[in-house]
Amino acid sequence: MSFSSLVSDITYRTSDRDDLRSQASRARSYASTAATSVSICGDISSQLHGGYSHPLARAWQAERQLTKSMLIYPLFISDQPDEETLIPSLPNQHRRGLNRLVPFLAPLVSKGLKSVILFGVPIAPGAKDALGTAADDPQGPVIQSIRLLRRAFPDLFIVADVCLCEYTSHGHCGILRDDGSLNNALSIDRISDVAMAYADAGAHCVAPSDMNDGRIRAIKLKLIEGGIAHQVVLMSYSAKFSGCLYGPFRDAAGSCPSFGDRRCYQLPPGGRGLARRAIARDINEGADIIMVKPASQYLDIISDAKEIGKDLPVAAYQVSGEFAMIHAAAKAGVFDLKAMAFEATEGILRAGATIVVSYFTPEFLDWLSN
Ligand SMILES: NCc1[nH]cc(CCC(=O)O)c1CC(=O)O
Ligand SMILES: [Zn+2]
Ligand SMILES: [Zn+2]
Repeated sequence: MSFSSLVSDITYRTSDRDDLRSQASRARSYASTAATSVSICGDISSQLHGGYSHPLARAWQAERQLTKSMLIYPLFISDQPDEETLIPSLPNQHRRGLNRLVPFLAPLVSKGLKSVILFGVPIAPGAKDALGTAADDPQGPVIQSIRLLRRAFPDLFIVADVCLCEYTSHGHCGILRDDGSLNNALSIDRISDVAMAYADAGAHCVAPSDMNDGRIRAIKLKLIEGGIAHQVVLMSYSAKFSGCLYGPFRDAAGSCPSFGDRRCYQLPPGGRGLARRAIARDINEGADIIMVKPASQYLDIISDAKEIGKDLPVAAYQVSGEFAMIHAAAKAGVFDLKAMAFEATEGILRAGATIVVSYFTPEFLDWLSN
């Protein structure tokens, strides 16, 4: 608003012009004594602007700032070695076969990519069965890509997502009973075998996203038994909520359940207390890192995770639906993509996360100088 329109606005709202004139003269005399009256009335705490007047002083307001080492980039790895398919609902993201991985990642690694999380996508007909056998197939996409990436990029930190839904014929995150519900005991036994196979192949970190009860303990025990617990990070998707933000991921991974939904194992969106219990439970069972997912819609849960797990790093997964939503809104002219990517991520860090799984990682490597 210009000064003249401000004045006319005041004039419009103030019917008595004399009254306006006397207000103005009172304001002038206030201004001339303001410098002394501030110290007299002790109202110094009202002066905030000076503290963030400079760009660096603004940066200092954040408890933590986004750095490249906080980012983990999700990769969808197809069992078709030469595949490179754009995923329509997940802007700029591809499903890639083994032969496409190194050429794609090399420039990102040289820009400072520190970590990836791997999701296997079996495409071959008949690759899926009731037990998710393909998950830990030694010739399958996850185990093969772990070996390949360890060799090609010795400094890249490899996280393997551990779940069965990409590999089961029914698309659920475990082994089912006849009535279609999860058989928890069989599921955690199977999930822990898969985690062990990934760790054995060289994954630095295994991240179970299945939400079966007791899987953290089962995996930790198996890693101990296998003699590799000391060199594997166990990152638990502890507070993983059900909802509508995983759609593009399920398109990418082909992991949509063939019947029902995941509401009997992923958390209900209103379940803050349940999330706190799941976080505390997973810490007790031996998790090294706690993850909250999705991120922006669950900032209170990230902050709870930081409080409950004050001695553990907290990760947040900015999921496919959050990413697609930001892209769609930017495309519609609602805001600038880069500005929103930063604002959303800063919110996630402010809530307490120091690790962010993000599809924006390649862009951030360009946008961040550190
Ligand atoms: N257990 C599978 C899994 N692991 C990560 C995601 C979601 C990631 C995303 O949406 O970006 C999902 C989807 C789901 O639970 O249906
Ligand atoms: Zn799953
Ligand atoms: Zn998963």
